[in-house]
Amino acid sequence: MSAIPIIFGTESGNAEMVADDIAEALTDAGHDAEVVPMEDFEVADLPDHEVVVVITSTYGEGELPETTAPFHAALIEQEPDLSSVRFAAFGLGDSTYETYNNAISILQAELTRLGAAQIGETCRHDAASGLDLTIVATEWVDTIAGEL
Ligand SMILES: Cc1cc2nc3c(=O)[nH]c(=O)nc-3n(C[C@H](O)[C@H](O)[C@H](O)COP(=O)(O)O)c2cc1C
Repeated sequence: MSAIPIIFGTESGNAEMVADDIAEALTDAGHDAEVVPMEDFEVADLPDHEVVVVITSTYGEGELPETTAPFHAALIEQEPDLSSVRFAAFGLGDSTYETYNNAISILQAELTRLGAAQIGETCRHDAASGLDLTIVATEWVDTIAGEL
């Protein structure tokens, strides 16, 4: 089976760090995983993957980071049939913003609209919580690893 793509969009690098943590946790759980920047991932290739992990932070006022926006725009433009795809979702945000973790909700809604089925619950890391990103991610992987 091909490696599970862990696709991240980031503005200041946290999502990339957590993508590496998730890849490590998935590898420890016996899965083959590959970290891919969202801007390098071809939306047309999505249906070739049985499972993907999508990660994005939120920036501006509830907006998609610059590296996430083209992926989202391509989903809308290309409308791929994702009925054979399952995805897990991880968001990074800060609850002091009214638009807390808005970007992952936008991506999650679009993937679902195109027919993809979600695995587990969306994990939302809150920078204001002070919780360690690696620990939050590793605990979340434990909740989904059995369903991959
Ligand atoms: C200028 C700026 C705007 C932000 N806007 C939001 C926001 O609207 N909603 C939210 O939940 N978090 C917001 N955040 C918090 C980031 O999403 C959070 O710090 C996250 O960990 C950044 O991840 P990244 O380094 O992968 O981009 C903002 C942070 C900055 C610096």
